[in-house]
Amino acid sequence: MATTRIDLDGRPVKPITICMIGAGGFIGSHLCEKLMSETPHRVLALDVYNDKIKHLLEPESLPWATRIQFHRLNIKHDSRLEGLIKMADLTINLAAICTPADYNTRPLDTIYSNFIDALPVVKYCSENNRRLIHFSTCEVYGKTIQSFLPKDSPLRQDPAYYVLKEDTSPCIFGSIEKQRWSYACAKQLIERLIYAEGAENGLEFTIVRPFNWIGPRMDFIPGIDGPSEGVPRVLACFSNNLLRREPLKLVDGGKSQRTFVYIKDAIEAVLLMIENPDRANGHIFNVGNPNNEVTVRQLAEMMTKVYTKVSGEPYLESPTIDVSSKEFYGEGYDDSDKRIPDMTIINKQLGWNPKTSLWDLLESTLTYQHRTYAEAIKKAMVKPTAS
Ligand SMILES: NC(=O)c1ccc[n+]([C@@H]2O[C@H](COP(=O)([O-])OP(=O)(O)OC[C@H]3O[C@@H](n4cnc5c(N)ncnc54)[C@H](O)[C@@H]3O)[C@@H](O)[C@H]2O)c1
Ligand SMILES: O=c1ccn([C@@H]2O[C@H](COP(=O)(O)OP(=O)(O)O[C@H]3OC[C@@H](O)[C@H](O)[C@H]3O)[C@@H](O)[C@H]2O)c(=O)[nH]1
Repeated sequence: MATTRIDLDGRPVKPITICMIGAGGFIGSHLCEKLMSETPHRVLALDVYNDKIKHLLEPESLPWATRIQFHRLNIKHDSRLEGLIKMADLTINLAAICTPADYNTRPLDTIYSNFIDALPVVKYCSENNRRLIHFSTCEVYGKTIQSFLPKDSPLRQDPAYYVLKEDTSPCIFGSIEKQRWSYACAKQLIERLIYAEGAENGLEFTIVRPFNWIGPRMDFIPGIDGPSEGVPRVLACFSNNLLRREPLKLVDGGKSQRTFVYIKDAIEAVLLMIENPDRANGHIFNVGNPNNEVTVRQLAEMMTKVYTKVSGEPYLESPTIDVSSKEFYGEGYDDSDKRIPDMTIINKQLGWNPKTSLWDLLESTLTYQHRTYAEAIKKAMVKPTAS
């Protein structure tokens, strides 16, 4: 571990204490890992679960044992929250319900989790003059302007109608009965509240808009380390299909487009925000990889090829199957058509650029999935079902 870290302006970085809410999740686990292995910072890790960071908490002989402390708590109702925020120099809020299968089926939980439950965090940071890095989402952009243009319009080729820019793009959601947008709308309102706290009360804040960060430990594999009927995000859905040798399900033909960024690249961006407050405060940052764009169908095809390579198993005969969104997600689902992040602001403020290609990040992620789950899946699949 480097003892003295230097910020982007050549100044030494002082070790700080970070209150990380949602530290036990996918992004939190990678951020904790990075902070423990490469920095001298201390982490108060708050979450309801800690399975994904167990390897950082035990045994006590780990070199960073004195720098990480886990607090099992639910921020909905725990009086320890303000005290923990006050103990830290910086709070990072990752806690959220953030799987699309929940947005239209559990809209109330989704809105409470992404707006109401985040309110005390913002308030305690503002009242106690603590810096806040809040995790929002690329979903706040909703649909692109391009998606409303006539199919044959030449304007469709113009990036001005689809590249998503923090300071100029509008937020375009569907109608209220399309409950898919309950998440994006709650995230948008908490962004506006944080921004207003900055403008009116001087809160030092940074808002992060992740664009499909993916990698090891994302979500769960249904029936193995999560509920059998659960629907995780696409990486885990497709991994589950590949591990079980069943066709990958393409929702509404898999025509939606996404850009995927490797979690380890994205974590570098968050570390720059943590260690360069003067450059990060007051900003909203897109964090994604504009070069890794695919349709969901192309993602399925690429994952199938990569999985065949890393697992040594034969190629699936019918690798994909089409399903309707109603069948897959239920009533009220809707989708973002295309998500390309503009990188101007993060480039200018933090000099950050993603490095890993989609093929490479899938290769390391699917190697992890195969190593972690293949045996457990085999055992689960041969078990006789209870009659
Ligand atoms: N992964 C992505 O690509 C992505 C994209 C856009 C936005 N985000 C945002 O980033 C953040 C983290 O996402 P993630 O992918 O790590 O999700 P995740 O579900 O893996 O992690 C969220 C963590 O928050 C915890 N949590 C939720 N409610 C809590 C509560 N009331 N009290 C305590 N802990 C609670 C959960 O237990 C979980 O461990 C979320 O705010 C999400 O909306 C992520
Ligand atoms: O098995 C599946 C799962 C998903 N999909 C499709 O794959 C695409 C991506 O789905 P994901 O589950 O990864 O979720 P989305 O990209 O739509 O939203 C995510 O974006 C950013 C974050 O805020 C959240 O983590 C989540 O809302 C969607 O078009 C979805 O319909 C499939 O075709 N098949």
